[in-house]
Amino acid sequence: MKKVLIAGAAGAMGQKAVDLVNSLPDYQLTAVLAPHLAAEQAEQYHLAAAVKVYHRLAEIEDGIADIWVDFTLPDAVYENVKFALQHGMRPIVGTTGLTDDQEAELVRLSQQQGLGGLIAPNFGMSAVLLMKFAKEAATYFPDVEIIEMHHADKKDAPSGTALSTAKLIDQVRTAHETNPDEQESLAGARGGDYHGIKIHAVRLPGYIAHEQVLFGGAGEALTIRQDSFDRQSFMSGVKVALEKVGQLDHLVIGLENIL
Ligand SMILES: NC(=O)C1=CN([C@@H]2O[C@H](COP(=O)(O)OP(=O)(O)OC[C@H]3O[C@@H](n4cnc5c(N)ncnc54)[C@H](OP(=O)(O)O)[C@@H]3O)[C@@H](O)[C@H]2O)C=CC1
Ligand SMILES: O=C(O)C1=N[C@H](C(=O)O)C[C@H](O)C1
Repeated sequence: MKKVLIAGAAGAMGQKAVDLVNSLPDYQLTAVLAPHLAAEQAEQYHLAAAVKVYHRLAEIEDGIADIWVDFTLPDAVYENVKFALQHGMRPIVGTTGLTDDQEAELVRLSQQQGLGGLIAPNFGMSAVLLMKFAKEAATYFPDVEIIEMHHADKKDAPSGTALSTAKLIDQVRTAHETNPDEQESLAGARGGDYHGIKIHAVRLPGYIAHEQVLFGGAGEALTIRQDSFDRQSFMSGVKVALEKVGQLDHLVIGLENIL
């Protein structure tokens, strides 16, 4: 039986992860890290009486879990994952917002500790495939822009998935020309810029998580789109990660690399 701690257990994704772990016979939810979850709310958040509820990293006891699942916030995730690795837990990280330097540091630490884990900006199969297809298309269509659309509560922009898509495209696309006469009469109108790839972030109620990658060529265009209509769609990827982390000896980046 593998013991699991979920950080961010009271959040939208954390609750899905709690339900997933509760449904798996070979995994036991032993603890959660949830800063504002009161003991009397445990049942409401689907936590069995034996589940330890921690409010701060410093309270977490050694040996409480083998696996650390993280769906928290961009400003919490680095310290959380570092703590997990330093205390012998294998991290499965869905939280976005880690910088390249932080990611590299965590990979180094995981190698030192000999602990496997996964950082995945997106656990949904449609998004993993979108990124793969976008990278392939970018070798033929260097002119590309990304539009990501999310629920209004999303704290970070652009999304981790959009940034990962841009990084993958940037690895393969050839030099391309931008319009030197372009001007913005409204600041930000052309979106964020990752190495010349424009990223536009939409936040609206009713949306969950969606991305379009738009390629333009002479007299033609290609649009690749994925939609996550329900957060449950991310859980098949989390389940794969739970099953695979024990076989890894360092932190892997991207769900596609363990499928
Ligand atoms: N990789 C993937 O497939 C996906 C990734 N995500 C990412 O997951 C993250 C969470 O998303 P979502 O669930 O929608 O966000 P929510 O805001 O619903 O949940 C975040 C939770 O984290 C808790 N939290 C805040 N600080 C800490 C901390 N220091 N330690 C532990 N818990 C903390 C919050 O608790 P409180 O409110 O009490 O402060 C809250 O319950 C985001 O980064 C999002 O981008 C989302 C969907 C899919
Ligand atoms: O905050 C979200 O909801 C999501 N976050 C991840 C991201 O930033 O890419 C994954 C998915 O888009 C949902």
